[in-house]
Amino acid sequence: SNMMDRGHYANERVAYITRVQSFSACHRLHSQSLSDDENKRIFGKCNNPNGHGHNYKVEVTLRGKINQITGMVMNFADMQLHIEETVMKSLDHKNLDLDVAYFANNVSTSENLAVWIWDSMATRLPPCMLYEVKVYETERSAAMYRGE
Ligand SMILES: Nc1nc2c(c(=O)[nH]1)N=C([C@H](O)[C@H](O)COP(=O)(O)OP(=O)(O)OP(=O)(O)O)CN2
Ligand SMILES: [Zn+2]
Repeated sequence: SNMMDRGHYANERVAYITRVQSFSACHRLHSQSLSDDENKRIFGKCNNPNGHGHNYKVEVTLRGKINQITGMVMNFADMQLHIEETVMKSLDHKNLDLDVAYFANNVSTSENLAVWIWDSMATRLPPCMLYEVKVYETERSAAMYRGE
């Protein structure tokens, strides 16, 4: 019904839902726009040509109206399918720089990973539903992207 409930129409309540997914990948921080010396200076040990790995953690947050019949913004199971198709299929156990075309020309930082995940999730979801992608590279370092 459209009965007001504490200032909200029941069918207009907006909620944010989050799924967390872990994956493992390797990469190397290296910019084609910089000399070898500059790459070493800026990226330090992360510029080692042999690369290194991370156990990444991704948090994807959607924003939407709570469907009055289902009580959900989106079923977590459906959200998981979207994450499987984008994050897991393309990134898990991959060499980010070699296996993902985007990182041939963009440094594979957490920031750019968040952008890549955003772009690939956005094509699968209803317009404006994607709210935030947060990528933890380590337990203490994360990058967050909101489509700006
Ligand atoms: N702004 C960013 N800075 C850095 C990024 C990044 O993606 N965005 N990435 C790296 C390297 O990938 C590096 O591998 C980071 O991991 P690590 O060196 O293991 O980090 P720490 O030793 O500091 O480990 P903590 O557990 O986070 O302390 C570097 N910079
Ligand atoms: Zn790294």
